[in-house]
Amino acid sequence: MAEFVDRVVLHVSGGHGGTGCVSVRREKFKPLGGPNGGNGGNGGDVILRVDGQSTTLLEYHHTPHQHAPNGDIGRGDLHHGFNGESLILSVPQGTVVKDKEGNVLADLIRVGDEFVAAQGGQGGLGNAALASAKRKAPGFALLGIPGDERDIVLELKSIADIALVGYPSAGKSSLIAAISAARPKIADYPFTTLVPNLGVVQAGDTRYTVADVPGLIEGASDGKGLGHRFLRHVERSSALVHVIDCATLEPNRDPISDFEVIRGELENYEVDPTAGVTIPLNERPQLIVLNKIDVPDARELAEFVRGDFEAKGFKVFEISTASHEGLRALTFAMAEIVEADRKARKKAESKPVEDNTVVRPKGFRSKKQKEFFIRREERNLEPLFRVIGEKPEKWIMQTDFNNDEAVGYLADRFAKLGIEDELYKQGARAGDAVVIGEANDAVVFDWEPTMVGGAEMLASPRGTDVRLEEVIRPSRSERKAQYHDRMDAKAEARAELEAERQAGVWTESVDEKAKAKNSSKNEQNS
Ligand SMILES: Nc1nc2c(ncn2[C@@H]2O[C@H](COP(=O)(O)OP(=O)(O)OP(=O)(O)O)[C@@H](O)[C@H]2O)c(=O)[nH]1
Ligand SMILES: [Mg+2]
Repeated sequence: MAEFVDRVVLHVSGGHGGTGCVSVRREKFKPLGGPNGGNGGNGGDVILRVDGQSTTLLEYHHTPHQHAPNGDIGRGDLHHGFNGESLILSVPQGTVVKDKEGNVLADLIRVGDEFVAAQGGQGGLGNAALASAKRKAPGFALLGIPGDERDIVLELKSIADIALVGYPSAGKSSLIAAISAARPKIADYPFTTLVPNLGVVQAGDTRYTVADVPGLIEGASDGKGLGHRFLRHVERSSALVHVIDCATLEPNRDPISDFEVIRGELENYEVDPTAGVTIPLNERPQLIVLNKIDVPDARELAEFVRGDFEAKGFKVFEISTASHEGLRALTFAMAEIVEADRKARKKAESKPVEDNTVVRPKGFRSKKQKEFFIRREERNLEPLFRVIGEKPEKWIMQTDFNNDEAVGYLADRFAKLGIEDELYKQGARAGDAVVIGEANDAVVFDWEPTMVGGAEMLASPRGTDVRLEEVIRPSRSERKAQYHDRMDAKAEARAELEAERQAGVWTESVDEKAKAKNSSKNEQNS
């Protein structure tokens, strides 16, 4: 049996951003020509796009892992890396995208609708782009960051104005083939149809779509015979047509009991409120089609039960998909229902038909939100401050922690964003642990507020922060004071010497001493 796939779990990941390049221009006679490292390219996105040709999710059942290409690395001489191309995954019309908890992320209805399932990671800036007046030749570049990674669930819910329901082999596919250009597989064994077939029907001025749903059996609403999955395709149609086999030779089957079984299954099926149409299946308009009246016994039986169905308040059509008898009346009756439904809908929502939608995943990516927030927590009875925000979390990923300059740049960015000030406000004190991001293995800093950014990496041994080991340079006023001290000491020494000279401690005068030195020098030179 061929596989029926209308629900798959996809593991999607955007491409990794390319790393920026550190490079310095070298020219003859210009040893340090300035930084010229190019930027890394962005990773590609994974995009779901509705494609008119695609009818099943089978392909993704076999290839559930989808990864978009990575961005290229930056290179010297200002060569920027190429962006990773977007990976476009074609999905059929009516694909509903959900997260693993069952929340609907997107409902892809029109051809061309798109859903960005995973965004590619940003490429890192090269050292040329990082140069500034303050930092003329950066000795670091930013790393590319990983793309989004997540699991999504795709569910196919056919969108047809009318759904054909009925027992296996009742002739649903035959009916679609007879009234539309669709050419589904038809055979005399049950469950021939595994994926709904869609057909477009033109009746007078009305054009509408009809879907045949795989055959239903008793217990379908509980999932028997994959019935639950099949019924999913009925959810979005505005009306149902019961196709009833009047020529079946199976024991215990007759048109009335067949109909009651299907009605019961429709009754038991709970409509998913996310499907767009919330009316219970049995409360939607329904028509009765008694099929195979080209078989004499069947025609007799159909005439016999017609009254019973009419007594229940249904419109009944006796047809043969083989001889095409009764089809015209049926297609016009279906058109009437569709028209009525469309009018009702137009009234309910008088908004115009929108253009294709492109859905982007929501998260904390929205611009309006605050750039970051800080949450005070406790760990081992010590306070811990958790900084949550797209930017700081991204910056951490962009930082090469083996490069002191890169770490310094990160500290500058944090300070500029106001993280330092906010930590003060929240009562952080020197030495408190600061964590960036929600993850448990997130980067931990010891907060040192006297420094810009105050970040000491815990990853490097404690107390080995290079910025702490800098030689302490005296300030201008301190140097001035030191100078004066030195001058004063000199003056004192001079006064002392003068006093000793007068007291006759020194016999040789300073001039004589100098002369003697000069004469001995001349002797040596000659
Ligand atoms: N004699 C006669 N046979 C028909 C008629 N309609 C369908 N059949 C036959 O009934 C069998 C089943 O037809 P399908 O159209 O495949 O039935 P289905 O309801 O789509 O069946 P599943 O896809 O298995 O649920 C085929 O052998 C058809 O040739 C009809 O009007 N007259
Ligand atoms: Mg069929």
